[in-house]
Order: sequence, then structure tokens, then C-alpha cells
Amino acid sequence: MSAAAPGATAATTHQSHHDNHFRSFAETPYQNHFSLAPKTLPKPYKHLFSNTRKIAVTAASSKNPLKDVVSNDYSFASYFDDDDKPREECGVVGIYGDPEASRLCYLALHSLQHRGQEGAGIVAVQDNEPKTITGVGLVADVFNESNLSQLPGDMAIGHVRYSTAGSSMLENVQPFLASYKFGSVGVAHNGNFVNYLALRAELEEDGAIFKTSSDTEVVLHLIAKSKKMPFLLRILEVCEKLQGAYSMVFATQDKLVAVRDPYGFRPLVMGKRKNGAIVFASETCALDLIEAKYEREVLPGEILVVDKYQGVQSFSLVPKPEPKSCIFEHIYFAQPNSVVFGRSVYESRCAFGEILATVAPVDCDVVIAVPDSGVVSALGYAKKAGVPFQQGLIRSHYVGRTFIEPSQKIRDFGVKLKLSPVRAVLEGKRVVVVDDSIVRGTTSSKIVRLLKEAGAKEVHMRIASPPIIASCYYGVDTPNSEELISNRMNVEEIRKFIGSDSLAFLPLDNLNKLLGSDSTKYCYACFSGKYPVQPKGN
Ligand SMILES: O=P(O)(O)OC[C@H]1O[C@H](OP(=O)(O)OP(=O)(O)O)[C@H](O)[C@@H]1O
Ligand SMILES: NC(=O)CC[C@H](N)C(=O)O
Ligand code: SF4
Ligand SMILES: [Mg+2]
Repeated sequence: MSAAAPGATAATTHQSHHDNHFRSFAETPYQNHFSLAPKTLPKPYKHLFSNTRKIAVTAASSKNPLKDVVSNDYSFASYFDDDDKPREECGVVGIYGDPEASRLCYLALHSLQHRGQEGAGIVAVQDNEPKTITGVGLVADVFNESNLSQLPGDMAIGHVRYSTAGSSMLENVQPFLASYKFGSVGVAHNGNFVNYLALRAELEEDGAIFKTSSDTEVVLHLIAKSKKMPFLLRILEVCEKLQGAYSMVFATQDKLVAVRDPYGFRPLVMGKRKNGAIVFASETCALDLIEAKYEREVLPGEILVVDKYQGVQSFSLVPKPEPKSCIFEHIYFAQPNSVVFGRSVYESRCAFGEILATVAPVDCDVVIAVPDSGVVSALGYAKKAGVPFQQGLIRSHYVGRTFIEPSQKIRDFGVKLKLSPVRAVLEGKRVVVVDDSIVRGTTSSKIVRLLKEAGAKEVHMRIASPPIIASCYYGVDTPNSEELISNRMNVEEIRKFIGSDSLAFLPLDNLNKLLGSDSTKYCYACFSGKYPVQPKGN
């Protein structure tokens, strides 16, 4: 069996090979297959929370590959997991050179929790020996004082997951840890490989046995199969085979490696703590929390290798990367306090709101937001329009995924539980309500109804992104294009469907203008259907 097995590890070999020699790795040609074809490709896998969710915490160490599983069952209603939203993606962290690496990793994962709530995990390495804890649920569900103390070492990687390929089961929770002929390797991945099914089929044809249904596992198999030395060359060989989106961190027995695909779809930044420890994280908000100073982005197509022999070394996957970073990070996913792709997310969202107020003005008395993701754009709209911003919708931060449904169905129950209208702000008012996006249109129609029921005289919906007409294959779990309301209806039809008095989206042209010379460095495929890397059915 050539397969590496995530979750179980047995590694004692000290991998001390390192090689400064760097060759040209320009084999992967850029392929800009721009296509307007409607998306017919089935999503790799659907989000699979069922009515019963298992919380399980698995600890595995290299000494004892047997899993120690603790589990609890509890029922939950799936109002917020009904697969009709652009889901968060994953968050990754890597820390090298800090005696508290796993604790810092845990804290960083807390600040990346918005990027994934299905599962969390950490791999820590001490004296060449990796240990891992992974579990289903939130970071706070998975980790506690006692299990964190089982993760000693000055190097750690961590992951919070929202699946794009493979269900939410424990086996799919990252980081994956595997042992193979050259030692052990752990990986945490944000993104999605568009050629995953083909790679997996090829590996299985060669006899590989897969332990998970996640696309990420192919990386470990490819590393194990590679005959290249040292580890850097294996990673380079593997990356040449991968297509799609990947911001990944690897922990070998003595190296921390960070890599970003040549298009740089997903973010990845590097920071440094006062004691010299190197930190990689999906967003700068994670660096801020653990007091690591933001140094720079890991560049699209860059591999950074950190070890005690050479410090930080940088290598390139391709000679001339042509970035296509995900604009949706600025629209929805990232935290407003983060700097993503070199831009402040807060400033982007504020500008989106200002543009909306300029291109789609309307007489109104108050501007409100759909919290939390619409807040900053609403502030921008209000400022530009010279109209007060008020909290017309209050978001409950205490609604978890578990609640008991009333036996007699209450209309719009899920959204009411999460968002409550403030009559004092809305009654008799002409209201502009700003949200970040419309996917299937279910949230917007419920919100319009909620606002009108609370006395709003007029409701004008303003959306701080262009209409979403195509699905994402690069790490965001959007529905198939047939289910996207903007793919089926024009703006006026959507307005009628959601019941608002007016509706306007952020025009793509204005978004491009705002980004200026950086505009070509972004992916807009979900608004244009033009995919930088062609999605594949197999
Ligand atoms: O048109 P729809 O299919 O309803 O999806 C669009 C909504 O989905 C997202 O919010 P969501 O409620 O998922 O989460 P959030 O609280 O993180 O904004 C997004 O912010 C929109 O409000
Ligand atoms: N959202 C992501 O980045 C997911 C990473 C990986 N494709 C998974 O399904 O687990
Ligand atoms: S398709 Fe949309 S969500 Fe996906 S990477 Fe491109 S911009 Fe981001
Ligand atoms: Mg929302």
C-alpha cells in the first residue's frame, strides 16, 4: 500500500535533508480557459449535516496510532445548514519556533473561526514526533486545557474546516497527518482541487487506499509517491499536479512549509512574533490576536520553507504568476479587521457601500445593515448618502445550531431567531437595507418581510456585490448555478420575488474601477462565469 494514512502516524525518522539548490519549476502552464458555459458540473460533495451531529474528539500520536474517540450526540435542527448559502471556507495556521506553538495555534484558530465551523484540529511537533488532535465542531468544542497540553512542541499547524469536498465527518477534519518512508507530514488546506476526482482515481488505480472523502488527502498520497528529495522538491512535484485553489501549510518533522497556488485564490499571510517565531495564517486577524507582526503575504505561486538550518527560504512554483485572488474574501468571507491580498477588508466594504449610494441612490430616512457581513457597506452607503445609519436589525450571537423547532411552524423562524427588527428604527420609515450578497434569495425575501412587518414604509435593498450567476470551484461551497437566483431572474424579477420597493447590486464595472490596476489580479468567476481554471467533472 503506497497510501499515507491521515489521522494515524508512526514517525521516528529524523528528516534532516535540506537542499538550497533550486531548479526551475515552470512546467505548469497558465491556462486561462475563459468560458461562459453554465455550470453543470456537480458539486464535489454536498454539505452533510444530518439531524444528528456527532461531536467527537480524536487524539492520535505517533507512538499510538490507535484513535482515542470521545463522542456525544445531540440533535439539532438544520436551519442554518440548509446548503443555500455561500459557505465560509477554511482557515489555516502554521507556527514555527515558539515553545507554545499549539496554544498559539489554538488562539489563532479562534480568530479564524468564521472561516469554518465543521471541525478543527492541530498537529504539533516536538523532537521530530508529531501529535494531533482533531474534532468535529467549533474550536472551543474540540480543545481544552487538558488536551492542548498533549500537544507539546515549538512547531504546529492548525485548521478550521468548512467542507468543499467530502462530508463533515471526523475523518475529514484537518490537519491530516501521515507517515511514509521519509518520515511524517501534516497538512492543512484552504481551497479546492478542481482535478481532485481524476487524481484520486489515478491514485486508487495504483492501489492507494483513501481514508477520507476529502480532496485534501490526495496531497499526502502524492507526497508519499514522489521519489524527489528533499521535501521541497516533493512539494514542488506535487503542486505541479494540483489544479485549483490551495493555500496550504505543512509540518514535517523539522520544517514548516507554506504554499499558495499560482493564482493565489485563497489568502495566506506571514507574520513574526517578538521572539522570532514565524506564523502563517489565512488572515491577518489571526496574527493580531497572537501578537505576530504582519510581514507580508505568501505570494501566489510561492513556497516558503522554515527550518532551523536556513531560517525562511522562498521558492517559486512558476516564473510569472498571474494572480486571480478571490474578490469574495473582501465581499463576505474575511473579517473586516483583516488585511487580505494587501487591502483592508473594512475599506473595501466601505467603498462598496459608497459606490452603491452613488450609482443607486434613493430617497430614504435611515440606512440599516443585515448584520454582521452587511454592516461596513451600510456604513459606507450612509456616509455617502448623508443619511443616518441605525441598527434596524439586531443579530443574536447566542443562537447556535441547536434549537428546538416549534411544533406549529412559525414563518421565517430561522431568520427571526437570528435577526430581530427594531420597530423604533423602522416604523413609518423609508429604509435602505444593505446586505453583502444574494445567493438564492431566501434571506433577502425573509428580511424584507420582517422589516415591513415591523412597520417600515418602504424597503430598498442594496447588495454590496454584483449578482452571483455561477458557482465557485475554488474553496467556497456555493450552490449549483441553476439554484442561483441571479442566474434565473433579472434584477426586476428578483425585486418582485423578494418583495422590496427597489433593488440594486454593486455593478461589476464599478468594482473593477475601484480596484484600479489591481483589478486584473482578482477572480470574479461567480459574477461572470469566466473561470481562471476550468472546473473539471473528473
Ligand atoms: O440569498 P441567500 O441564499 O439567502 O444567501 C445570501 C445570504 O447568505 C449570507 O448570509 P448567512 O445568513 O449565510 O450568514 P452570515 O450571518 O454570515 O451573513 C449572506 O450574507 C446573505 O445574507
Ligand atoms: N473550504 C475549504 O477550504 C475546504 C478545504 C478542503 N477542500 C475540504 O473540503 O476540507
Ligand atoms: S468564483 Fe467567486 S467565490 Fe470563487 S474564487 Fe472566484 S470570486 Fe471567489
Ligand atoms: Mg448574511
